[in-house]
Amino acid sequence: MSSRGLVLAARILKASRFFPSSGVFNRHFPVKTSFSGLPNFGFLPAKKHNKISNLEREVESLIWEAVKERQQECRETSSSEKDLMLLLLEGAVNDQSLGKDASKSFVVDNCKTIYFAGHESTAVAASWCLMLLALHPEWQDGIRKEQAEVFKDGLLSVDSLNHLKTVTMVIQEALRLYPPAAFVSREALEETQLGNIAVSKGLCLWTLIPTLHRDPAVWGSDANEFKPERFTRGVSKACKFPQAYIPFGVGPRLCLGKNFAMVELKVVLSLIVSKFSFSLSPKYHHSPTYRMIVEPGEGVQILIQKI
Ligand code: HEM
Repeated sequence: MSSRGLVLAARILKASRFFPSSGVFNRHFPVKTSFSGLPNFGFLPAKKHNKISNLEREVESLIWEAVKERQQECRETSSSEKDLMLLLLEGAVNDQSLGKDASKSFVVDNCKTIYFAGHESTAVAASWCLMLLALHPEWQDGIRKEQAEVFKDGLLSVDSLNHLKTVTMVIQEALRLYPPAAFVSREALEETQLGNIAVSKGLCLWTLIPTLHRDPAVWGSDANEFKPERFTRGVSKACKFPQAYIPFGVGPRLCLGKNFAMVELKVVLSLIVSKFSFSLSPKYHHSPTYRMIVEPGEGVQILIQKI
């Protein structure tokens, strides 16, 4: 990531602690909800409100600068390859219904969404995977054994990614036990009957992912144990109802970055495990904490040794 990218990520994360206003959050909490308390956070003292507005403006102008820079780069290199940002820009320009200001906010808001949704979720998932692997060295060995069979010349390649079953099972199990996203929410657009529950129009329903992922009725009596082997024959055979496994959500609003995040996690973990063995430090204090996502409250301390 460029230094501008890092500054941007840091500012966005800082702003998000105050004011979750990206596209993702607006979609889930478009009006007053029990999450936000009051619309537009109007209850905050003026000083805090100003700080939030300043951070928002700063984040927006940083994103806009990055967009312009990327546009310029593309003009100079006349590359025909389009990245996500260029597709967004094209979408904004081609959408006649958007005015000039609206198309700028369309691009900026979508960039914010991708940063918010994609950065910390994947980083936290990697931390949980490392914590669990540190506790279970036999799974580190399993990953290395598979790498010895799959890697050509001892190197990770795009082709080998699809054959890394063991690391995939470890990630799936870590995302089951510690799903970074704590819930998915849906608003009932009309009166709906769910089993014996009547849901009135406009009601916001939250499905708690960790609860679903640890239900013994769905996963069996070992639901709380780390057992990646339950995914040997895929998600559908790992539990009673595959719909009960939703670390990336479900349905038409399924996580946009699901495949990307899985590839990122596979690459990072494969590289670490291939070069280091590690165990959990006695300093580690297990404290899953909800801060928009469920993260290790006091970090993950591990002792590493070069192989
Ligand atoms: C391990 C990492 C990740 C986890 C656990 C995760 C989880 C989720 C969940 C639970 C949702 C809500 C889905 C629903 O309501 O059904 C979601 C939505 C979303 N995620 Fe992710 N995500 C991850 C990584 C990423 C990455 C890397 C990106 C982008 C590069 C991304 C972009 C998005 C976007 C844009 C949405 C909103 C989709 C929509 O509303 O249509 N996520 N994610």
